Amino acid sequence: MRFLWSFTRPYRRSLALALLLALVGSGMGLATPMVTKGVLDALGSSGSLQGPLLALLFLLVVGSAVTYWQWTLIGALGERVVLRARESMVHRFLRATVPAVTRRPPGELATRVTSDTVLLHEAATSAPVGLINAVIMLLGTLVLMGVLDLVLLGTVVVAVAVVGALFAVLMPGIATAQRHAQDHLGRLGGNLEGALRAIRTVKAGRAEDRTAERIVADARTSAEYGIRAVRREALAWTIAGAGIQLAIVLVLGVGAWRVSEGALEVSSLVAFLLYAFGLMEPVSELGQNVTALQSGIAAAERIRETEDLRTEEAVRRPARQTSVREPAAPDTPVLELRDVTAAYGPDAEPAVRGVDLAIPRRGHTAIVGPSGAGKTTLFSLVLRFLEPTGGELLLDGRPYRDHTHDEIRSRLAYVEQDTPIVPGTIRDNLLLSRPGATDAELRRVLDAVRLAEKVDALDDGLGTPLSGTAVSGGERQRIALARALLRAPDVLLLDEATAQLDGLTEAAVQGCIRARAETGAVVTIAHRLSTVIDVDTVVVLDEGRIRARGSHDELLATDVLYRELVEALRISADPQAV
Ligand SMILES: Nc1ncnc2c1ncn2[C@@H]1O[C@H](COP(=O)(O)OP(=O)(O)OP(=O)(O)O)[C@@H](O)[C@H]1O
Repeated sequence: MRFLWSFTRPYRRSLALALLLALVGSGMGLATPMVTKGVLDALGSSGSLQGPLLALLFLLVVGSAVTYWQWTLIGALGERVVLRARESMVHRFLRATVPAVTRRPPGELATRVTSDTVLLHEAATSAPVGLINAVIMLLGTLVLMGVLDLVLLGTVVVAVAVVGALFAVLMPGIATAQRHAQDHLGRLGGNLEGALRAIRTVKAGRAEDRTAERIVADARTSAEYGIRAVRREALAWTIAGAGIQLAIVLVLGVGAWRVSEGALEVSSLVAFLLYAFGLMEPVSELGQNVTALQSGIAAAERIRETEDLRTEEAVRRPARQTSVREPAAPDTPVLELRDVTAAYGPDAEPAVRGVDLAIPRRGHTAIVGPSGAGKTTLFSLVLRFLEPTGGELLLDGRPYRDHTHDEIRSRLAYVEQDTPIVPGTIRDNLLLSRPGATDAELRRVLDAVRLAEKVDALDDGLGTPLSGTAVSGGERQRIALARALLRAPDVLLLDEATAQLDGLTEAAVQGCIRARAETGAVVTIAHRLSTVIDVDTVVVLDEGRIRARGSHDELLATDVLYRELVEALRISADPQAV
């Protein structure tokens, strides 16, 4: 509840105004039966009707204006609360550490931003206002009823108490069912996103219906919980309605008896009955707002879970303040790993162990090794996606802890193996690495990866939106490489994709990487034979340790595993290069 309430922090004054308006509106509603009694009394005593009728008209007009103001205010507040929650979640997700954010399916996180936040709309704004208003209105109604007749009030209080007790029993079950329904919707989002990403695999395996069934299973379970919640709600409302009807019948019976006894005026009985009929309003407002609050609390819990996604700022130690930094000596390695060990969790086996590796300021280093050897983990360490559990990394001869994340990452460029395209146009994708670059600079790097002509031929050129299907795997890879080259990084980290490029394009791309290695450092996780043949140093990684290093020819002569790996590359990745 406190977490839900925290979303309203900047809007508390507006909420207080909305509550005030609600109370004014309710006060006017409460005054109406008393004024009606005044009309009836005036009729009975042949007094002037003008005053009470004008008062009724005033209540109607001003009451409507107040209601309109209150609801537009509260509606806008709801939108702002939802927007604030969405903004903070999107920023948090993108600022989270890589291991934290990749632990959950992206679609599941997206559902929390799109659907769960919707439930905050009412729960954080109109529900608390409505609840306070309903309670005050209920109490006010009961007090005014007491003023009219205490015996009749006693009858009503018994009925309201019984209804309230039944509500209290039914409500917690509704919240639990809603929470389960939302959890399954989140899972549905995650699974659907995964299946759509793998749509080619699904179709090739003729698994459309089976996959759809698995995804829809969560929709079904969510609907079952939804139905369970709705049934309970319906029961609660029926009980509330029946309770109030019963109270009215009792009031009529007891009231008629008291009028016949001369203990009550007819006008008081009419006013009392108007209050009794009006009781349904605060009671239903109470119920609706409790339901909205419960859905909101369930949604807020799911949103709060994402607070566990630790941001990089939260896990990183602040960079050590050092005196003015001298430029690094030319022979200092640009990057160095000293006895580095890292694991993906406190209980996990280390993915890399005791790695010593120096990357010179110029030249091309290739990392090879069997699957699971720790190649990608090395990159994650260098990029600071993962913190080492032992040893240290150095940039320009200074430990990583002396640099901020931004300092380190601004010196590196990284091309992932899957080369994801971020939402937006070709220009947006390229500018990701250097926001201020001109179109001419973008064309230059596109030219280097042999994509300039293709982009120029598109109707919207650099402004063409890139969706997952509009570009081939090889083109994605080249856009990612162009993006990395645009930054002219000190170290280019390349996780080579296999067999995505045709022979001619690959030769051109390799040429451009070679050129890069003449002015800076290039480190490649090599999956192609042509890469390892050409590079200055090949590093062989096995079970998280560096097992050998040297030139291609040296390693071929000395290392058995390397010979096997090269043989595998020869057969699987690049047969034409043999
Ligand atoms: N996010 C992760 N969480 C937990 N363990 C992981 C994670 N990523 C990798 N690992 C584990 O760390 C070890 C090294 O994985 P890594 O991805 O670095 O190997 P790799 O050499 O790049 O393999 P491949 O060539 O198959 O991509 C493996 O045992 C792997 O299961």
